[in-house]
Amino acid sequence: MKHKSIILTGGGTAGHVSLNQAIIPSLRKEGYDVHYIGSYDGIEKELITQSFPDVPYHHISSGKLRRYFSMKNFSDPFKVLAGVGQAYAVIRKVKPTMIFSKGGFVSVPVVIAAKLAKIPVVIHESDVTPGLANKIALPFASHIFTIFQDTLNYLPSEKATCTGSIVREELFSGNALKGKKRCGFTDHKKVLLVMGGSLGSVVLNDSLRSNLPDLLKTYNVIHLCGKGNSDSSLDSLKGYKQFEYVTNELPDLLHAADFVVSRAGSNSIFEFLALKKPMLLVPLSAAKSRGDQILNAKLFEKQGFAHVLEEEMLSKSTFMKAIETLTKRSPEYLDAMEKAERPKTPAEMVKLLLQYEK
Ligand SMILES: CC(=O)N[C@H]1[C@@H](OP(=O)(O)OP(=O)(O)OC[C@H]2O[C@@H](n3ccc(=O)[nH]c3=O)[C@H](O)[C@@H]2O)O[C@H](CO)[C@@H](O)[C@@H]1O
Repeated sequence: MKHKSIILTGGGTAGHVSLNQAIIPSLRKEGYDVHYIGSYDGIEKELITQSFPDVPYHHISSGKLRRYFSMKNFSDPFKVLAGVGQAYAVIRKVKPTMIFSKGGFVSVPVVIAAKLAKIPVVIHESDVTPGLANKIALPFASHIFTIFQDTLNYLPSEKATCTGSIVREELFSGNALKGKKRCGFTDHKKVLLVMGGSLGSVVLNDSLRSNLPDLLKTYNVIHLCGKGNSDSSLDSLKGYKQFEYVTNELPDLLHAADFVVSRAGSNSIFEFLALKKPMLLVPLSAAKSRGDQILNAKLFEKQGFAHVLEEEMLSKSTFMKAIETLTKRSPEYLDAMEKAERPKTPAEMVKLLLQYEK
C-alpha cells in the first residue's frame, strides 16, 4: 500500500523548527511519509537531518524579508521566486495531502507553491503577534494555529484556532542526576540554567559572566551560550558548565535545573512552564525585534509564571537582583505553574492538523 505523504517546512531559528521535530514521530505513527523543505544552510537543516536522517530534506532558496532598507532587498525577491519554483517541483513529486508550515522566511516560497499546486497549507504562529513570514503566508493558508489566545485578536476568526502549546515528548524524560554528572557538579548547590534562545544572547552571556564569581558561591550554573560564544578561559571554573548548543543532552540539563534565566522565545518559555521551572525572562528588546518576546514575557508575568527584566534595564547589578527576586518568588511561580493548562501532546496536535488534509 502506498503511504500518504506530508511536507513540513519552517526554519531560520530553532523556534521555527521545534514543533516540526515534535510532530514527526506522531505523523509517522499515523502512517505518513514525512518530507521537509528547508534552506541550504539554516539551522533547520542540521536539526532535521541529524534527528531524522531518514526524512528526505529538500533544499530551496529563499530571501530574507526585511522591514528595513538593504541592497539585498532588490535581489532577494528573485531568490524567493526561485524558491517557489523549487518548492513547486518538490510538491509535484511528493504529492502530499497537506503542508504544514512553522514559519520563518524559508516557509514563504513553500506556502505560495502549495497554493499554486492546490495543496492545503496549515501555518502555525508561536508568538503573541504574527511574524512577517506568517503575515505573508496567511492569505495562501487554509488555517492558522496559535499558541496564545491573545494572538486570535490579530487574525481572521474563521481561519484561526488557538491550540495552546505543544512540547517535544523527549523533554519530559530527562534525568537530573545524569544532567548534573554531565556538568561535573558534585555538591548540592541549586542549579541555575541560563539560555539565550537558540542562537544565544550576547547581553545575557555578558551579564552572567560578569557575575560568575558571586553566583558560583550559591549556585551551579549551566550556560547555553549559543554558537561561537563559548569562552575557553572559563572552562576550569568549578560549578560552571557552558555549551554552545545542545540537542540530546537538553532533557537531562533541564531536569537538573532549579531555576532558569532566558530570552522569551515562545517555544523555550512553554517548555520551562511544562517542566515547572521558575524563570527570569529577559525578552529581546523592541529595538532589535518586532517586540514579540516582550509580549510573550508580559503574558507569562501576568499569569504568575515568571519574573521579567527588560533588556534596557539589564546591568551587572540588576541581573543579580533579578535572580534574588526569582529565587525568593519561586514558590509562587511553582504554585501558578501547577494550575496552568497542560501542553497538548504531539499526537493531539497531529489529529487537529490532519482535519485539513486533501
Ligand atoms: C532572535 C529571534 O528571532 N528569536 C525568535 C525565535 O527564537 P528562538 O529560535 O530562540 O526560539 P524559541 O525560544 O521559541 O525556541 C528555541 C528552541 O531551541 C531549543 N534549544 C535551545 C538551545 C539549545 O542549546 N538547544 C535547544 O534545543 C529550545 O529547547 C527551544 O525549543 O523564535 C521564537 C518563536 O517564534 C521567537 O519568539 C523569537 O523572538
